Formats: sequence, structure tokens, C-alpha cells
Amino acid sequence: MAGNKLKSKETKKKPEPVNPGVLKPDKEAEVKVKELVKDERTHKVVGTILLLLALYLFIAFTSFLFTWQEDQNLVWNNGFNILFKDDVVVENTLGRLGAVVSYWFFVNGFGLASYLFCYMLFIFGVNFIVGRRVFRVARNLKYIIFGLLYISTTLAFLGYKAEFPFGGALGNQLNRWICGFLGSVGMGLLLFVVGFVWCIWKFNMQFKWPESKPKPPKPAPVAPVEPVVANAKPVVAEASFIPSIPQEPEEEILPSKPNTLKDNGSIHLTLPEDEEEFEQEYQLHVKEDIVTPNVTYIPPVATPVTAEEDLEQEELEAAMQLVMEERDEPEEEDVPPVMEPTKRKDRNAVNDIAFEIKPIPTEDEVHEEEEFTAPQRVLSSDPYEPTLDLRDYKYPGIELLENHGSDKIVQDAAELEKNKNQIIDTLKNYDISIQKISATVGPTVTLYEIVPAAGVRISRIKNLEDDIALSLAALGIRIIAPIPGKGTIGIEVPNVKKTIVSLRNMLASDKFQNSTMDLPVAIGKKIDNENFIADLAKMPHLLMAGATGQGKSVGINTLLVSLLYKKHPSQLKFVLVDPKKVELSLYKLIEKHFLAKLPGEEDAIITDTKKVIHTLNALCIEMDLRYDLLKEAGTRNIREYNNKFTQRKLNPQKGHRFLPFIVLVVDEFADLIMTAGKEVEMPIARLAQLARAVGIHLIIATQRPSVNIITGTIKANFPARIAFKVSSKVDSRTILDTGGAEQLIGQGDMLISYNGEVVRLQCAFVDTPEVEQVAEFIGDQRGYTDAYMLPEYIDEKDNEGKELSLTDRDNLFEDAARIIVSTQQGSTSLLQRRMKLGYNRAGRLMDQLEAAGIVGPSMGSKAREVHVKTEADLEEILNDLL
Ligand SMILES: Nc1ncnc2c1ncn2[C@@H]1O[C@H](COP(=O)(O)OP(=O)(O)OP(=O)(O)O)[C@@H](O)[C@H]1O
Repeated sequence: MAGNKLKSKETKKKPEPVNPGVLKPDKEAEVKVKELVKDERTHKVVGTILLLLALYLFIAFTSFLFTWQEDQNLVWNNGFNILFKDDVVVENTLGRLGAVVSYWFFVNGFGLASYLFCYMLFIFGVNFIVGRRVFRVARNLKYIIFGLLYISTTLAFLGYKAEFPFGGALGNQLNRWICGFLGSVGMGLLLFVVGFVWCIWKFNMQFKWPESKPKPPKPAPVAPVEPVVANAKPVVAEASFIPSIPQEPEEEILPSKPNTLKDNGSIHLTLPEDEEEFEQEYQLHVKEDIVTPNVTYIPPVATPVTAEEDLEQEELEAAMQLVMEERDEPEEEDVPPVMEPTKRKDRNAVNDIAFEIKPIPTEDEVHEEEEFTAPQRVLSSDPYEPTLDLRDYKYPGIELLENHGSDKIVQDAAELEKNKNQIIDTLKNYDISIQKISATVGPTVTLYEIVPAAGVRISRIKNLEDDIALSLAALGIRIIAPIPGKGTIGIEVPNVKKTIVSLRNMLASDKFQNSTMDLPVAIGKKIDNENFIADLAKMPHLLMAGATGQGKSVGINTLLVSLLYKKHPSQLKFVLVDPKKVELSLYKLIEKHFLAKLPGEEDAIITDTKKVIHTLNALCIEMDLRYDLLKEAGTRNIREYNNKFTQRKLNPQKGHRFLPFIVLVVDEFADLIMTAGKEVEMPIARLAQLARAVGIHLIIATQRPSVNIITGTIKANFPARIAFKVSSKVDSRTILDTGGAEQLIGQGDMLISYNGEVVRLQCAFVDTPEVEQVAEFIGDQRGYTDAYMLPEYIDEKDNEGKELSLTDRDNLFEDAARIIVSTQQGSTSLLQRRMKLGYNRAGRLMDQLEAAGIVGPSMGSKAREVHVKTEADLEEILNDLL
């Protein structure tokens, strides 16, 4: 066999003439038109020429406006010959050519609308020079064509008596024809209606009428505030909680809601119409299912918010607060105030830890059911809607993302045939015969599935990995023997032409749009082109590894952007750890919407190792607090808890609040482990073990998947793992428990180990400018007053050696004292819950309260005795302590 091979190589070589002296110049002289066309410099030259043309036309046209009377006759009389007649003198600034061109555009063409050609050349020129689609071509071309027809006809209609060719020949012709058909009045009306409709469509003009619309009839109100509550909430709640419900109700709602219409309708306006294929597919889907991406996006802003309604809402909240306060506090005058960690009750409870003085209930031990007085009960029948925190929040539109080339897989029949034959030949060389071979073309690799002849041992094929790679002269060949559940052997061969999987298309897919997952993430495409969309909440944590430059950062962006497209700021918070300092900095813009940070920190994106340790510990405290809340509520996970809370079965007065999901992202885990070791590993391991049920999920990426970084503890708690290309089989084993990642071809080619399966995916691609656009879009909207505050963590080491003295009191001492005295419960966990503190700090506060004589000594698991009985006494003690 080997001899045969050699022979064929020799015969191939023979006919080649060896004459380097002749060959060299020939090769250099060869000009490849394809390459020239693709060359960046060619684009820039073309761009420059187009811009110059735009400028030329603009000057010629503008000059024509002033010189048309003089030049018109000359051009008319001489036609194009005027260009060659030196003796003819024209007035146009750009000479005879300027006069002729302007004449043809204005008189024989489109009149004043001819300026649109300058615009067209300008956008083409800019796009070519910049090398990017700064202006969307298809959309602008549509506007230009519409403009040419509409403007020329309108101007011809309005200026039909004028000598100047306002509408040009086209405008005059159309005007004549339509006027004959509809009459002048009909023509005027038609033009007006078309213009008006266009403006509505383009700018979604707001009409003030809806404001004076009577409110939908409601049952007779019990209290003055009820109708508003009952009116305002269900619409939003319904839309927000059932995003993928059949859309008939949506259609009924649409006409009465200008903003909703804008959000839904904007699909048609804002899609990049130059990607015809995508658009067709997309709109088809929109029509068929009536489920548009933005339909899913709009829920929280279902109702247009007018200033009046805003006011109403404020009043309503004030009223609600009043109702609650009245209920809680019958003797307002007598009860001293206490610090409560809330600003506007449950509405901002999620995010607000600023303390504000407000009356507190005298009896804290009343049962939840008993606590709701009559008016409260009416209010509580409306589910709590967390998205009302930022009710005018708009979800980012799909148009903010780019389409990176066509998502259509390029199938090269010749390549398929060649690879197939090579595989068959190679196997034949080793006396392995096969029954059948089939191919599935994926975005980056093609999977050849082989059914071997009876009696062939699978391990023999598996051992031929390198030989097949050699015969195909390709890197990144992976043999899956056998393919689980299929009874075939798979050979993955990289495609010569790879397809980029745009995140945009994945997010626009039905699967993502209609997903009801808690934290859906669009990760990439499988070999059979199926979109791989998973629920991060179920993973429940994700470990990513890959050598440098193989697509980790893009992968992280893909996950984060997916979540930003599906979640409202009230439902999700990110804790971003970026030791490299530059990878996640883009997300700074969404600090007040989606980020969480430590109290008192300036920057929400954590880059400093010390702060990382504090943040991780703070997250552990948050986890413990959430577990306490879950326990109190008698629920097992965040879903049940939040359901109960939204049904108003949990009392915010007792520290209950809507719990947003928290996703911790660590971009370079190895770096942290190297610098902080166990201090980082311990809280991460704790979170990974326990945090899932309370809605805290981790995404951890590392360049170095070595065993001292991805330790057994970490690995055991990260069942979902992603491997981009790694440098060795050992690394692949460390991350996936199996080889294969070293065979990947980079650029987002990855293996994901999830649910016990290892699947090869092409990671969805989202470029940094796209992430920036999305972040800007969100960042420009009204956000919370600050980032979501994590509980404070005080490093024990920082306090070591500090004597417990009253002069060195915690600055929350007074607040804690008031809570303890008003509730008459010397309980550390009460302080923890009420003040969102970690156990250590709450314990220290309790010790200080003991030292001040406010509470008695610790009594084991029971609450301490409270020595100060009234708040008046407490104020005296506090004054003495000053
Ligand atoms: N899914 C993808 N599709 C296409 N190209 C990709 C994809 N992911 C990454 N690339 C290409 O690979 C380059 C490097 O990716 P990325 O910056 O994500 O690597 P990295 O692993 O984060 O590197 P480092 O660890 O050095 O930061 C990108 O600039 C992009 O050109």
C-alpha cells in the first residue's frame, strides 16, 4: 500500500516543469481579481470616489438652483453635445458637466428629490471607507426610493404652476396620472395621508388623546386607591409572567397602546432589511406565530406611562404605604421611629438598603394572616409585580445586534465528496470496510457518520484518528466512537469555509423567544444546526476553560447578552469579577440596572483580588440570608419563594423581598486562585454547593484548566462545563473528564459537557461594539438609584486586636438598638434579616448592645433578654452614649 502511495506521488510530480527562472516572474505577474475586490484598500478607494461624487452632485445641484434659468436653454438646445463645445459658457459652478448632470437629474428626472442621490452615494461611500455597515443599506435604499417617488410627486403637485422643475419629469408624470385618476382634491388627500402614515410609522408619533380616555370600568371601589391598583397591575403582571402565552390578548391590547404598538411594530421598522433572507424568515415567523421577539420583550412596559399616570402611581404607592402604616401602627404619635431598610416598601425593597425613619409596628409577632387588615386584603389580591420598579424599562431590540454574514451553512459538494473518499480510502488501507457513510454539515465542522461492516472493532477506528487527520490534511479531527444512542461512528472534519453563528439570529429564534426558562442562555449551534439554548438556572453553574484567544470572552458576552435580552433589571443581577480589568468593563453602563456591588464601593465591576474575596463572602452572606427567608416562608427554592411573595403571602415588614437571580461571572479564575488561593476557593465552593436553590449561579472562566486551579471540589460542583480549544489532552481531561478539546479548531469551536453528554458546538458570536450598543441602550434608560447592594462583609482579620469598646461602636449600632427595643427580641438573626447583615457583623452588634446594657447575655439558641423596654428609655441611653 505504502508503495502505491509513493508511486502516485512520483507520477504527480513528473509533469511539473522545473524552471524556477521562468516561474517566478509569472507568479508575481498574476493578478487575482477576487483578491483585489476583497482588498480593504480597494474598498477605501471606491468609498472615496463615491463620497467625491456625492459632493460633486451636491454642489452641481445647489448651483443649478441658482443658475437653472441661464443654463436650461443651453443644455436643452445642445443636449449632451454641450460637453464638447468649448465656446458654450454655462453658469453652473461645476461647468458644463455640472449643468448637464443637474439638468438631467432635475428636469428629466426627479426635481428637488434628486438630492437623495447625493445621500445615497454618501452612505455607500461611508460604508466602504469605514469597512463596516455604518448605514444600513437596504433600509436606506427603501427610504430613498420612497422619497424619490413621494417627494417628486408632491412637489410636482404643489408647484405645478411653477417654471422650476420641482418634481422633475417623474413627479410631473405621476402627478398628471394620479390627478387624472383621483382629481386634484383626491391627489392632495392621498399625498397627505401617505406622508402622515409614513410619519406615524417612522416616528411613532404620540397623540395626546389616549390620556383623556375613560378608564376601563371597575367594580365599585372600596377605598379611593383601589381602582388604580386594580387597573394598573394586572396588565403588566399578566404580560410579564406569561411571556409566551398565545398572543390573542396581545392583539386586543395593541390598538389602545401606542407604546406597545411601537415596541411590537418596531420589528418591521428596525430589522436590517439588507439581510433579505433573514428578514423574510423572521417576518414569516412573526406572521405565523404572531409571537415577535419584542412581544416577549415588552411585558414590563405594557402601558404607556404618562406624566399623570406617573403621578397617580406615586400617589398610589404613597396611599399603599399609608394603608400599611395605619394598619401597622395605630398609635403613631406614641411610637418612636425605627430605622427600616426600605424606601418605598416592597417596590424598592429589592434594591434599596438606604435607611429611612418610619414608624414601625408595635407588635411584631402578629401572624402573617392576621396582619392584613381589610383595605390591605383588597390590595393584596393584586399580585406584586417586581418589574414595576422600572416599569418604563424597554428590553433591548434585536436590531442592536449584528448579523455576521449569512448564517446559512455553506455546503461544498466537492469538499464533502473528497473527504468522504479520503475517509473510505484511509479505512480501507487499514482493512476496515464500512457499510454506510453519511455527512451532516455544521457551521464549523462536518460530521461523517460511519456504519462499519460487521465484525469491525470500534477501537481500531478510534486509534486511526491521527491517520485520518493526516490523510485529510486537516487539524481538529475528532472521532466519536460510537456516537451515543446512534450506533454509528462519527468523524468530525473541520469545514474549509466556516460559518459564524451570529448571536442575533439565535436570540431571534423561536426557541429562545418562546423559552420559559428562568435564565435562558443561547450558547451556540450544534453540528446539526440546532440552536443550543440552555437554562443557566438548571446547569446550575458553568465552568469555562480554553487557551488564550479561543473564544472565552466572546462566550461570556454571549451568555450575558442572552440574559440581558430576556430579563428585567428587577429579576436579575450580575456580580462581575474581571481581574483582567478590560474584558467586562463594557457592562459598567448597566450598573444601575443589572449589577450588584458591595456597599460603599464605587465600582461595580470588581478587579481587585481583595475586593473579590469580600464580594464572594458577601455573596455567601446573601445566600445565607436568602436561605433564612426561604425557611421562614416555608419554601424550597427561589421560584416558590418569589411566587409566594408576588402573591403577597409574605410580609415585606418581616424582611421578605422579591429575590432577583444573581449571576456571578469570574473572567479569569486562575488569576484569582494564584493570588488568593483558598480564600477564593472556599466561598466559590460554598456558593457552588449551595447557592443554586436561592437563585445564585456562577459562571467561571479560566485560561489554565490545571488541577490546582480546577480542584476536585470546584469540579464536583460544576456539572456543566465548556471547553474551548486547550493546549493538551491533559487540560481537556481536567475540564471535561475526557479528551477532545485539544482537537478543536478555535474561534468559538467548543465542547460542552452538560447532562452527562459532551456536545460539540460553535459558540454564538457577539462582537464588542454590539455588546456596547446593548449596554448603552440599557444604560440610557432610567435605572435604580444605585447598583443592587450585597450585604456588607467585614473581614474578621480587619477587626482582630480591636477591643470591643463602646467608643468604637459600629455605625449601625443605633439602628440595631431601635430594632431590638421596638421588637423586644434580642435576636441576632432578626438583625441579620432586617438590616441585611452577615452573621459576624450582626453578632458583633449584639455584643455591643450587650456592652451598652440594652440586651442581656447570650442564652444559647434562645433570643437574648431585652433590658430596655420602651423606646423613650432607649433614646435616653443613646443620648448618654453620645
Ligand atoms: N464564537 C465565535 N465565532 C467566531 N469567532 C470567534 C468566536 N469566538 C471568538 N472568536 C474569535 O476569536 C477571537 C478571540 O476570542 P476571545 O477574545 O473571546 O478569546 P479569549 O479566549 O477570551 O482570549 P483571552 O483569554 O486572551 O482573553 C475573537 O476576537 C474572535 O475574532
